[in-house]
Amino acid sequence: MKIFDIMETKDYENVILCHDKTSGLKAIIAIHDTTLGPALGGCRMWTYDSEEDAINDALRLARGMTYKNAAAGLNLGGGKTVVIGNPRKDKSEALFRSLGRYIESLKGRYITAEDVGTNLKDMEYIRYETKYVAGLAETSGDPSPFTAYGVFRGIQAACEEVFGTSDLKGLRIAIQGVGNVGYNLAKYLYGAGAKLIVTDIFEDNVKRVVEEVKAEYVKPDEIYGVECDIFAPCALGAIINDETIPQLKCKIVAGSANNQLKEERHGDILQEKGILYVPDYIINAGGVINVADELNPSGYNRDRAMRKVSMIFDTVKKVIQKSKEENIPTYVAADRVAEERIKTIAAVKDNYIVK
Ligand SMILES: NC(=O)C1=CN([C@@H]2O[C@H](COP(=O)(O)OP(=O)(O)OC[C@H]3O[C@@H](n4cnc5c(N)ncnc54)[C@H](O)[C@@H]3O)[C@@H](O)[C@H]2O)C=CC1
Ligand SMILES: O=C(O)CCC(=O)C(=O)O
Repeated sequence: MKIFDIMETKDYENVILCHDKTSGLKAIIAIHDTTLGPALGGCRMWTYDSEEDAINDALRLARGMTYKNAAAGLNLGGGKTVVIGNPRKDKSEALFRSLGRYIESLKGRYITAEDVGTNLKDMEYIRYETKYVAGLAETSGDPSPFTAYGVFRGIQAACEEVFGTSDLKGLRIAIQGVGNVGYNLAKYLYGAGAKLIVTDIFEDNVKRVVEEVKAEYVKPDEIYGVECDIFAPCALGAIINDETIPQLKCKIVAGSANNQLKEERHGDILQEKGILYVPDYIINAGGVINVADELNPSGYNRDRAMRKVSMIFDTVKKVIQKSKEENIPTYVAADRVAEERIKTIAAVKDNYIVK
């Protein structure tokens, strides 16, 4: 792996390898870009097939956070931590405290939070060693309901574009994955009068949405072909690909899952087919917007956080507008929105007044 080549090509600032013998910690902290502010991004714990896979994941996710935070209007850069290990077996107080000490050593250049494989308790252990951790139980808490609300607002914006109204009444919406985000999204959509078709690999998760929001169930591999207005991927990445695109019968793809496009060209194909793709990191920023509110000098405020999450409606509209004006796919428009903000703020910070 030519790590410095990757860092140079994609403009990474730091990659830190963290190791502690006592706790068995093996972690990578990747800091992509701190132009807008300290790098904020969650801590993922996963069993990787190789150390190279873990480093690649940390790099990819850290860069994704730079774009997500920038487009969301946050004064934060992008970073991510990857802990190598099995989240069901290898966790301990010592492991997360040890990681916390590494984060502390960065003196605020990187702030961590929950991610796949970690939870509020792990964040509390990190908090024993550093204040550079957000998303604690007593403050902003579980980000999923906020992410779901942001996706709901993004869906409304997309509908205004495609159907001429943000009213979701009577629309058929297919949700793939009704876990933390998908379940909360289903409740918002049901409340707005949408008809839901859902799938999940866990029976319990399906049961609660079928009962609570009168959703119709289809088997996991049938969700792509459902006749619907909107397909909302809320489970896995890479689900927009050569096999699934020909099955889609929707007008909009808009959901919380990270990295929905298997390859960028799949975003081009959606565009050619006349399906509006709402870029994942634009619509799923609700969780990080909520977590970031903890960093406000006056402390966390839930109502303010919700108001900011609600603005995802406007960000989605802005991205769609740019895509139309510049005749580019929405995923390219999203990248441009993020890059332009970073460039502009960098120039502002570089003016002669304060150096
Ligand atoms: N939780 C949050 O605040 C945020 C979540 N995301 C992304 O949103 C997605 C969902 O996140 P969570 O709801 O937190 O995760 P989760 O693990 O609670 O829910 C995912 C659900 O998808 C189901 N699933 C997995 N494979 C499936 C398959 N092949 N077919 C159908 N269902 C399947 C799982 O059984 C589970 O119920 C993930 O991609 C995550 O990275 C992105 C930003 C923030
Ligand atoms: O929402 C969080 O807990 C942290 C933000 C993050 O890592 C993400 O949005 O992927």
